[in-house]
Amino acid sequence: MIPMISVRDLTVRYGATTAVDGLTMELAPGRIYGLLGRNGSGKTSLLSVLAAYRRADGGSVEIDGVDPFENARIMRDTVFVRDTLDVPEGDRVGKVLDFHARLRPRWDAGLAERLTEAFGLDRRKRVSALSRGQRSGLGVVLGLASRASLTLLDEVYLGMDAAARSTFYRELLDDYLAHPRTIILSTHLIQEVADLFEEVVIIDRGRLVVQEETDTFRARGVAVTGPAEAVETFVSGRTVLGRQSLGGVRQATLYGGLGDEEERRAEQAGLSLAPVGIQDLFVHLTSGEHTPEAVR
Ligand SMILES: Nc1ncnc2c1ncn2[C@@H]1O[C@H](COP(=O)(O)OP(=O)(O)OP(=O)(O)O)[C@@H](O)[C@H]1O
Repeated sequence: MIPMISVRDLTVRYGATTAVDGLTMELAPGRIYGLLGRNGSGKTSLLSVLAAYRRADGGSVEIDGVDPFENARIMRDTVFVRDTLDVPEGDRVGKVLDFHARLRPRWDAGLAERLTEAFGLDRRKRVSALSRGQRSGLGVVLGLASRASLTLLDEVYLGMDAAARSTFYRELLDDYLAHPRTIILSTHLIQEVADLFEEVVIIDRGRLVVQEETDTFRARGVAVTGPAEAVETFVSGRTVLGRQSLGGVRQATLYGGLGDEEERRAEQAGLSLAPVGIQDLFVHLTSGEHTPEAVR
């Protein structure tokens, strides 16, 4: 069964550092989530608790209604791939794959073999001898071929070239469509991967900033350009994420979307409207000018 995930007031601390700070969210089963956040925003810490790699310091995480920590059933059906790879460095690729084949009840040997070949992995090579991109490739093989109901992929593309990344995205989507499960993909390559996400989850300084359908989120960003004064009159009272000026021309990035009537009003005021890409929206929302609550 694909699990429902409930995170309530989750806190993760490392000594004096609070990595996840009272985060609450619900993730419906069977979707691809894009987990976005700046460096150090708490993505890996959050995923580590979901994967039962560590315990919450406060609040709770429930997967299928139960705490995943030390729960063998949940852990067997959860795969967490991160850049450290977490496999014995001295083992050969073939041994790592065979071990996971025995460990994972839904392991797809055919998919594993195809991906191993696509990423140029030699089964006889030791993990320690793999290049950075090949290590990532091995992580992707383990992540996808495990076919776990909860698949957590934390920046798994490090060092992969463009062709390998494109293979990864294609295989992930194909396999997800054929075998639905919950996939959480953390990435900094937002532009490149955004089309894969059904929902976007943005965290900043350990707190939830946005959780929304990707299309709804995409529609929230509008760039308003025109004479500075007209732009300011139009945006007054709205959430402005950023402003740029060149001579007398100003561009303001609005958050919240515009209705038909407002679009007409902008046109009448001589202003031009343009969509804002997900990556730009993300940068604005996490650039430090806004507290997480300011845009919710
Ligand atoms: N083992 C640790 N010991 C001490 N502090 C840690 C440890 N792991 C993470 N942190 C701190 O917790 C915060 C969140 O880190 P985390 O790795 O969860 O962020 P992230 O969003 O995954 O970052 P990145 O995008 O750079 O991978 C950071 O301030 C980091 O320095």
